[in-house]
Amino acid sequence: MAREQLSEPRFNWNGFADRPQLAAALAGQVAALLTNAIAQRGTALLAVSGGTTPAKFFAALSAIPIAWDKVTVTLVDERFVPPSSPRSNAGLVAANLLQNEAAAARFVPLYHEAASIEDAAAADSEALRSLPWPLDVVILGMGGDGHTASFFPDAGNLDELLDPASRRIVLPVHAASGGEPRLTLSMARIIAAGFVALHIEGEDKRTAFNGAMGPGMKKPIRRVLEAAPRPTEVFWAP
Ligand SMILES: O=C(O)[C@H](O)[C@@H](O)[C@H](O)[C@H](O)COP(=O)(O)O
Repeated sequence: MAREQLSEPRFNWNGFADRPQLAAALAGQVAALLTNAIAQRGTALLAVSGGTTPAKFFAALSAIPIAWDKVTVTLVDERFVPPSSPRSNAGLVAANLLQNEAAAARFVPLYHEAASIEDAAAADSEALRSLPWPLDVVILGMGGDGHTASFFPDAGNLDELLDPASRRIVLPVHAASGGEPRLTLSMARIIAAGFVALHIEGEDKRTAFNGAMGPGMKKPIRRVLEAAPRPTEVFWAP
């Protein structure tokens, strides 16, 4: 199925007829990018988002035979819950991505027990510092309010989260709209990736995305796409 491609200054729109076709195309592109990164530098670093959208994409990617033993997978963000929680993004990735061929990948979580989420974020930044930065591939999601990662519009430290010059790797987030406290990669780490994709599905998300790209107060997703040095590849299906 030829895909409709519309390019805008800050993103390229890749529309698909249905969600299985999107999942196959995104998985194929990510697998190729990871393989290229391994060829270039002997390793590849992938960060994925959680939520309800990515499961089909994760399943498609998990089945593709690349050198997964040279791939490190981490999260764009995480709810402050243990992996056994149904709200855990690490649990979602373990059940859907780190299976089949991709079971050989190394997974670096964001959540671990700590006295506070601030302590967890500081410990994460130390633990993740030794990863082979920059990210080769980042897969973002988006909420209907225009948040991405855990950059919620009502986050108390939103400007810190979205500081393009931040030296932090992981930051804590307290935002009523986000539910549990969150741990998130800083925007600075996300936009430094070689490839940034935004994976959204359904008419509501397309409407929310178009609204976020329009005039008016800049939603977090727009601030990320504007700060990124390269256009973001938006993958959408109805
Ligand atoms: O932890 C999370 O929830 C994600 O990282 C978050 O940024 C997600 O991508 C959006 O909220 C969309 O979530 P859905 O896919 O459930 O719509």
